[in-house]
Amino acid sequence: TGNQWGYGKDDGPSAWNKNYPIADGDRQSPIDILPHQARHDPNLGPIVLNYDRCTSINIANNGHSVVVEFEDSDDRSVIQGGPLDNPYRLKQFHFHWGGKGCHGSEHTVEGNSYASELHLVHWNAVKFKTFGDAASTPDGLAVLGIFLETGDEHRWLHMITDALYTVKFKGSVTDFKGFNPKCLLPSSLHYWTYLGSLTTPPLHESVIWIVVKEPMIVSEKQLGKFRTLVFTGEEEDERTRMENNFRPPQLLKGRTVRSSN
Ligand SMILES: NS(=O)(=O)c1c(F)c(F)c(S(=O)(=O)CCO)c(N[C@H](c2ccccc2)[C@@H](O)c2ccccc2)c1F
Ligand SMILES: [Zn+2]
Repeated sequence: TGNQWGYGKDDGPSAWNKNYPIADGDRQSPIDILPHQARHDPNLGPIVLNYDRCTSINIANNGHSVVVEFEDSDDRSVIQGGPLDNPYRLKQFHFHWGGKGCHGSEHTVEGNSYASELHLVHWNAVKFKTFGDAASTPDGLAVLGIFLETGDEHRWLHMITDALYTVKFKGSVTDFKGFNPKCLLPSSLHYWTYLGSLTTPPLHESVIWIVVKEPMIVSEKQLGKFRTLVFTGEEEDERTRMENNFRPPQLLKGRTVRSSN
């Protein structure tokens, strides 16, 4: 169908503007972050994550990434503070990663990309009745981006990587209860923030991006487990390894990136 998109040669990021002309818009994501050109803003307070009563529901392979969905019928897991005027509800998180030995983050820092990037997607349930409304309206979404760098094993990431074999194929979903993503975050939540978009179709320009400066450290072995997933469904005959599911940096077009201290 017309809205099929992916990360391959013919359906990848350079072809998305055919079905989603906003791909060439003025506030697209990701971007290359230049720390020395970011404006330090002393009014930018700390990011506050209240995930303690969060309710993860399932883990799924949706043919683009591995996604953990959360119960978002009330304010039990929210992000607030920093550049946000309201609390935003956690809806899902997912990852972007590269091929073996290649990097796969979406945001880059002075042209350098990280091995992978974790996105925690939140929506403004104060201003919007449904997540769909929030996702298609400026500043309806807040996405917290965390870089992954290879090094020592991450002591909690195994809770995700141990479940990946159950969602190898596109369309697979398994129960994934009681996971609190706070255990994945680095110690410091100093961040850059700017106004941008979803990095996958429909590419809505509805995202307040909050990119944490300190990466989380994961082992090459843990990262390799993400590459055991495939983009294709179990019934399809070809098995296309899920990797390099990242959009390259987009033009800043005059936007300002602010930095917390
Ligand atoms: N990098 S990113 O954060 O921009 C991003 C992704 F990279 C990404 F892969 C996804 S996805 O859900 O895995 C597949 C694309 O829909 C979403 N999912 C979207 C979404 C899910 C939950 C809450 C908000 C947005 C996407 O599913 C979506 C967008 C707009 C309207 C409905 C759904 C997403 F937001
Ligand atoms: Zn993402």
